[in-house]
Amino acid sequence: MSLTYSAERQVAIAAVRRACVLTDSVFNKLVRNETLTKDDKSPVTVGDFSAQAVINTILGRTFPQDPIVGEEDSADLRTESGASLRARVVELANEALRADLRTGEKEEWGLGPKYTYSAEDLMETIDRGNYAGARSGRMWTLDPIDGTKGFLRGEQYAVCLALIVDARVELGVIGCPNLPADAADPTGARGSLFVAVRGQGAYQLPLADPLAESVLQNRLVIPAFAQDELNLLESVEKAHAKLSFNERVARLLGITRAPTRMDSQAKYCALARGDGGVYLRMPTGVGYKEKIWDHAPGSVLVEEAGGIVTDSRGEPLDFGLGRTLGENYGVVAAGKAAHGKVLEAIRLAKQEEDEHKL
Ligand SMILES: Nc1ncnc2c1ncn2[C@@H]1O[C@H](COP(=O)(O)O)[C@@H](O)[C@H]1OP(=O)(O)O
Ligand SMILES: [Mg+2]
Ligand SMILES: [Mg+2]
Ligand SMILES: [Mg+2]
Repeated sequence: MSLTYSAERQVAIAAVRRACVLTDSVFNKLVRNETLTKDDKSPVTVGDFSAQAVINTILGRTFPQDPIVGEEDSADLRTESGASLRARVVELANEALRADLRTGEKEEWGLGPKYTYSAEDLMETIDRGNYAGARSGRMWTLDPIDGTKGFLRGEQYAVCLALIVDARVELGVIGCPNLPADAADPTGARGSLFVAVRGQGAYQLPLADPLAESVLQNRLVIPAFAQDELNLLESVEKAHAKLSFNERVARLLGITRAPTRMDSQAKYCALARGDGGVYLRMPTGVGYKEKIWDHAPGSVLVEEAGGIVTDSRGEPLDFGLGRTLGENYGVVAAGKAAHGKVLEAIRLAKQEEDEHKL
């Protein structure tokens, strides 16, 4: 029997859409209209917890046996000083879960005005995300807000959910509230949702009503770029990736176009729809281990769009080692034609770097 994961797909799309409505409203209510000090991370914290509560509630109702590897846990909400944060999370999560049903959603998923969730319900639900990960069995992995820095700047961020079965990513859904629907029209309508099921292709859907169409359109295929059309997709934040190394790799590849800097897994989405040719993420050397929720949805999306995703040495990403990617070193995602060339350029760039150090 081949598994189509159609129920999982539908639930994951609905859950990510609801979480995106929530994060978008958190941004509008708390970031845009309030005067925040530069380092105030409270809106993103509220958004992280509430979005994880919403998605985990829906997964808990629909797939109660499945463990979840989620980025957040409720510890900060349970402290005395977390009381006002907790109250905000309860309010926002209820608002998102109680909103009227949309096409393709079902009341038994815990959705609609019939339900009310208490603080205790929601904190327990957030903690369904405490699973440690495993090599075998089914599990979901969730990043309720990926690209928190981008979120606070009003730039790119993503709500990211994936289903992993026996360490292989089978389904990925990424909601990008701020990503222009059409890459060729950067000032046009924003809000895109990306979905891929292993063996069934990668698709872009409108975030506003992603389950409205019964037949999937807009299949994504990474084009075979000519050398002079390639450019790198990389982090905005210098602390997240070694951008000086990217520059070296770009030069060795003969890339002349400037890199596209974008926060979050929106980079994988851009790559999948042919907007930029190479996702390159090299470790900064401080021993940070990449998390599975930061790459699982993006990797299946790119693979289903015809691309290849490995670490910087060409090894497959290992989603079976727990909450992190363990020994994987960096991430390279690109179309089939470009991927091998990028690995070779990385090898040469490392050599160059080592020679400079001698
Ligand atoms: N020191 C770090 N090195 C690499 N990635 C990091 C580091 N600190 C946080 N991240 C995570 O990197 C991802 C964003 O990277 P990018 O630069 O590609 O947008 C996020 O998942 C972010 O977490 P978070 O989900 O909390 O924002
Ligand atoms: Mg993240
Ligand atoms: Mg996050
Ligand atoms: Mg975080």
